[in-house]
Amino acid sequence: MNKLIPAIQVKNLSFYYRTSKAIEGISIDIYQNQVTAIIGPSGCGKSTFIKTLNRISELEGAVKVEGRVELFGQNIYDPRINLNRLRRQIGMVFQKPNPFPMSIYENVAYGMRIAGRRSPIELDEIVESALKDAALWDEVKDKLHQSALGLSGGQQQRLCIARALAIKPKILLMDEPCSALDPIATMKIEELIHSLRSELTIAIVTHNMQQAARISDFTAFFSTDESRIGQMVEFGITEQIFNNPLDPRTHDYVSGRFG
Ligand SMILES: Nc1ncnc2c1ncn2[C@@H]1O[C@H](COP(=O)(O)OP(=O)(O)OP(=O)(O)O)[C@@H](O)[C@H]1O
Repeated sequence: MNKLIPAIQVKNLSFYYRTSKAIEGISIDIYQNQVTAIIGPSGCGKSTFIKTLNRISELEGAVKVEGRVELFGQNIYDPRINLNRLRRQIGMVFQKPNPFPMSIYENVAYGMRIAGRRSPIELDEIVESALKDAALWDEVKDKLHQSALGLSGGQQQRLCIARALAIKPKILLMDEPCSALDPIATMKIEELIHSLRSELTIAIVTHNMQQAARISDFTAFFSTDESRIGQMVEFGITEQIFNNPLDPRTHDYVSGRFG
């Protein structure tokens, strides 16, 4: 394995919804150009955690964060941070495909348009390249100006990935991106994740352990303690987490005895 460079370093992170603590004391390095899977039973804070990495967790209202999240050494919770810039650097794809009610082309061009003026030729190039990167170009190149809502669920999800890629993020966060998709669409997204990691750093929440084992380089196993607060139990190379976990709780979960 090449030298690992942390893209994101999470240091002793805790997160509260109002006064209720959802996750506690999480420390993890998310390595550049690697895929990191976050697995664990329902309610252990996987989505909460991933959403703290680009601060969209703050859209939930009265929340509180303790600890640090550093993106290439810079604390993203520094009050001087530019949130728009941060979210351009750390893109996100959600569980349910959420294309905008506009054309396929406009969905992908949207981020570029709001980021500033671009010539039509530049926009065309960016849209084509993002759709190719998201392995959707061949399926949509003849209907770019039709509504995105007419695409299948799997195509919509790849469109959302193209939309995220068009603004050239450094990191892509994915929160159960395949949970609403059939096995063929899921396979396409998995292949895509595999190919994207040469350019991007990816953190993905998944309920599907086979998927985590297939697509990720590193895996973090989260669970809750008796007070129902989410914690990270173990983090390591995916192969080790699945075949030789150090913690008995990880062993029970990956062997299907729990969760
Ligand atoms: N917007 C919110 N307001 C209050 N509490 C929330 C909110 N979102 C999540 N929680 C709580 O935070 C805890 C962690 O939830 P989270 O959705 O992060 O877990 P998860 O591991 O992603 O679950 P799942 O696998 O079921 O999606 C849960 O107890 C949940 O009820």
